[in-house]
Amino acid sequence: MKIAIVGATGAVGQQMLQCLEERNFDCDLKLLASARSKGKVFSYRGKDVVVEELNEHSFDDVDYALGATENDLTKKWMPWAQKNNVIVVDNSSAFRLDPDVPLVIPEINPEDIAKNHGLIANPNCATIIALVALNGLNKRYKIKRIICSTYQAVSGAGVKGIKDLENQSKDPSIPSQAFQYQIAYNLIPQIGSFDDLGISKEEWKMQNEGRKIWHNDDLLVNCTCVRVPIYRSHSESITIECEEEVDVKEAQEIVAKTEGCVLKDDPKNGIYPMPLDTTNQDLVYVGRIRKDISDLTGHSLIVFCCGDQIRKGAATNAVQILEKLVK
Ligand SMILES: NC(=O)C1=CN([C@@H]2O[C@H](COP(=O)(O)OP(=O)(O)OC[C@H]3O[C@@H](n4cnc5c(N)ncnc54)[C@H](OP(=O)(O)O)[C@@H]3O)[C@@H](O)[C@H]2O)C=CC1
Ligand SMILES: N[C@@H](CC(=O)OP(=O)(O)O)C(=O)O
Repeated sequence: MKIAIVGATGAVGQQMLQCLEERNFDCDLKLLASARSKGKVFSYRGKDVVVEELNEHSFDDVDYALGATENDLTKKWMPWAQKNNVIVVDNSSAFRLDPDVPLVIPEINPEDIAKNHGLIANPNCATIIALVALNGLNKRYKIKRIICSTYQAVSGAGVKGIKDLENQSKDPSIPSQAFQYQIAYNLIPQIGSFDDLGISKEEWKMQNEGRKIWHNDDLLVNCTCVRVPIYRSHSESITIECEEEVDVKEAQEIVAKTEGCVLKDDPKNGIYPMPLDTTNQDLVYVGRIRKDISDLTGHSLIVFCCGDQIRKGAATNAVQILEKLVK
């Protein structure tokens, strides 16, 4: 079996390589990137793999592809893969809302994988982390509405975002490559471009993608997405309004049993989720669970969660889908 990683030198592509290696995934790998990276060498299961420049013939001998490139480029190479009947799991947002493309978080809607026509999309990273954290609560209380503020790591903007924070932490006058403003010692309440409602592209994703993943077209989500000067792991403060009345103790028990989650909820003893603790592992930490005292009906709950967005928010989620496909 031959698997291509498209965008293999980027933040997500490199993490995919590591995830496959950690799982000792039995395959030959093809690593594809731009001409800039041609000839770079990475190791996979003890063998050297040389990066090739992506072109029309890259997929001729490939069975599955993991996509980790920006939208425009993904739209360019996808027909090359499809021409060769390659089954693709793609991380970009280019095809996520296409009705013919399943959008999958394996802990939540694995059954949708079987509906694929050669392409499965990986959801947005902040959406994956929130929905994994909330999935058990949604089953029990039926979430109607989500109000979310995110604290998103610089690596969400890829290798350039990591470089900006590295550079500016030493010398704040070095201009940003990935962001609108200096990110070191700052935060930026903009991820993606804004529309006429004042909502950024990133802020639409949790509602649009959440509806598709949970098969609930009535879900309402209001997000404020903020870039913060940490390297890795997105954090999210989330209020949920539910159809059923909520109970904090029961909610904690539900989260503790939810697949993909770890309950970290003993604030008086300093136990709560933090992005450093979720870095470089695959579980979403959830804590600070409490009633929303501003909703007198008792139907609203607040949680705080953190997850490594390059792993569970991107690479690991894609590799989990691939594993299910291959089975
Ligand atoms: N970073 C994250 O946390 C998340 C990212 N995503 C999505 O994953 C995708 C990849 O993101 P990320 O890894 O962060 O991005 P990076 O900028 O870190 O990596 C981009 C990759 O694309 C390659 N590339 C760029 N131009 C070309 C070209 N002309 N031909 C071939 N390859 C090219 C780069 O190769 P080279 O090194 O040669 O330039 C590199 O391998 C994006 O769609 C992003 O939205 C989704 C969820 C989370
Ligand atoms: N936009 C996210 C990461 C990402 O690439 O998301 P998407 O694949 O939905 O564009 C961030 O910057 O943190």
